[in-house]
Amino acid sequence: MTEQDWSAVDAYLADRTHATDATLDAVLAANDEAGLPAIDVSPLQGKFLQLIARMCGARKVLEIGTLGGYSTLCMARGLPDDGHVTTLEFEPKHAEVARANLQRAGLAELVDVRVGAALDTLPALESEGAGPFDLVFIDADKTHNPDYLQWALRLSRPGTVIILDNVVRQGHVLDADSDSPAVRGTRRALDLIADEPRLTATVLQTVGDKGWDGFAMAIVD
Ligand SMILES: C[S@@+](CC[C@H](N)C(=O)[O-])C[C@H]1O[C@@H](n2cnc3c(N)ncnc32)[C@H](O)[C@@H]1O
Ligand SMILES: [Mg+2]
Repeated sequence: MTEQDWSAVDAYLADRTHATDATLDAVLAANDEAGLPAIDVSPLQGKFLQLIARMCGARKVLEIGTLGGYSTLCMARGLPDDGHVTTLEFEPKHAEVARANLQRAGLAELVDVRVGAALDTLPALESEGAGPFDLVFIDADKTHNPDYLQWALRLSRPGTVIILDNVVRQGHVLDADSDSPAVRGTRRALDLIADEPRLTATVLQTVGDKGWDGFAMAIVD
């Protein structure tokens, strides 16, 4: 099996599960036009996030790492009418594209896009009393994954679901001597998960459009 096969299977399954539509395609087109990197979740992964939001009955979602709002939109689709997503993005340009995408999708009312380094905006959220969140999706700079995981816990309640993206990194997560900041940050976050008694966790390895990667998923006990 090659990466081409993974992509072909992804396309077939995305079609069978209606994981893509004109609104989502328009987000990807707008991101591309604005020169954003194509590092969003895949359509099937986005649908997975939408389903997780529904399955855990989420009303309040926190996302760290917005890009053009593809995953944001997917999670917002899994919320009830009074649901809300707070999404944190460092790059003003990414945030601007995301806001326009969410507006076009008719979901802008449900989403607050906050610009700044997440390690600055997270304490502000806490002092506003924004938590606890029902679902937290961590998908920003992987170097700070351990910090983001600690913040997710601070802003959680028992039952909160935490998802950490891109933890397999084409298998590089196995490399204990890696000098990649992303691998090191991800491994430290996985160590925290291993040692944190409040978290019950698993990791789903994935192949598909986005290569070989995976999600760590945890529930707060
Ligand atoms: C992988 S992309 C997010 C993809 C998005 N979640 C999706 O699937 O559609 C990571 C994003 O995190 C942002 N980012 C990087 N460092 C950050 C930081 N310190 N605080 C907040 N966002 C950051 C990047 O600018 C980028 O837009
Ligand atoms: Mg990701």
